Amino acid sequence: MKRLTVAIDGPAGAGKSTVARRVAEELGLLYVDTGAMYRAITWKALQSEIDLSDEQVVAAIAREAEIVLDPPEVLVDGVRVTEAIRSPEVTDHVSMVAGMAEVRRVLVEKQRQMAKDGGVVMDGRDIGTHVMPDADVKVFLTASIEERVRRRHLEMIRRGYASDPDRLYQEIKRRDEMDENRSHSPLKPAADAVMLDTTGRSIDEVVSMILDLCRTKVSGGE
Ligand SMILES: Nc1ncnc2c1ncn2[C@@H]1O[C@H](COP(=O)(O)OP(=O)(O)O)[C@@H](O)[C@H]1O
Ligand SMILES: Nc1ccn([C@@H]2O[C@H](COP(=O)(O)OP(=O)(O)O)[C@@H](O)[C@H]2O)c(=O)n1
Repeated sequence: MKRLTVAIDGPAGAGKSTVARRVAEELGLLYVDTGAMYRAITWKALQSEIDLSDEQVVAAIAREAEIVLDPPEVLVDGVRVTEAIRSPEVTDHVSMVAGMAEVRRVLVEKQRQMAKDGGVVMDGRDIGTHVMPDADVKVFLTASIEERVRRRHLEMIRRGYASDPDRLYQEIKRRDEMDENRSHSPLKPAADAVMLDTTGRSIDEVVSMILDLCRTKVSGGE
């Protein structure tokens, strides 16, 4: 059977990682969370106490870091950072780091390496447009900002963080704007992506819609 490639992009809190992981499990494919990679570099840069606005230094960190994605675990240079990369401090800095051209070049190369034999579901912001422009299935997940804030708020509380919906709203809005307006592979749907608004849809429903798209592709239909 053809080694399927699936690209899932969209703004923060749209449900990308949740559904991408489930789709990969259902189809027996590798799941690659590219956001975790940008977060891992941001975590390492913060740990190193360097000037985070110094692109050359951050790029050197990206080049040297050994990132291992072993869903749901994430390791950087052998250190388990699965929870640490989702901290508010990393979240506040990640879009600045992700806006650096050289950091993107280094991580995109690693991502393409992981996808070179196919059999992968990859989620992020530029997967369908830039990392895997030839992906078999491209989905752009969206949801209203109110819904995305509500989801993140519930998730933060579940994970034991204090959460303020107003602060989350500002954080998500700011991060989306930075992701949409950066000069290198900004967040936007690929011309051939299927747009999927998940507002009011359950996780199961969204997973099943994407699985249908994948099965149609594998069976040779449109
Ligand atoms: N369709 C959905 N309905 C309700 N909650 C969802 C849905 N999809 C995802 N979630 C929840 O919303 C939160 C954010 O989802 P996540 O997959 O992390 O989004 P993203 O990767 O796009 O930032 C998670 O807590 C997840 O369980
Ligand atoms: N392919 C990607 C994936 C993430 N990112 C950046 O990394 C950040 C964190 O990605 P994420 O997917 O973990 O974010 P959440 O939407 O899960 O909060 C995003 O806000 C982007 O700035 C990117 O630029 N390109």
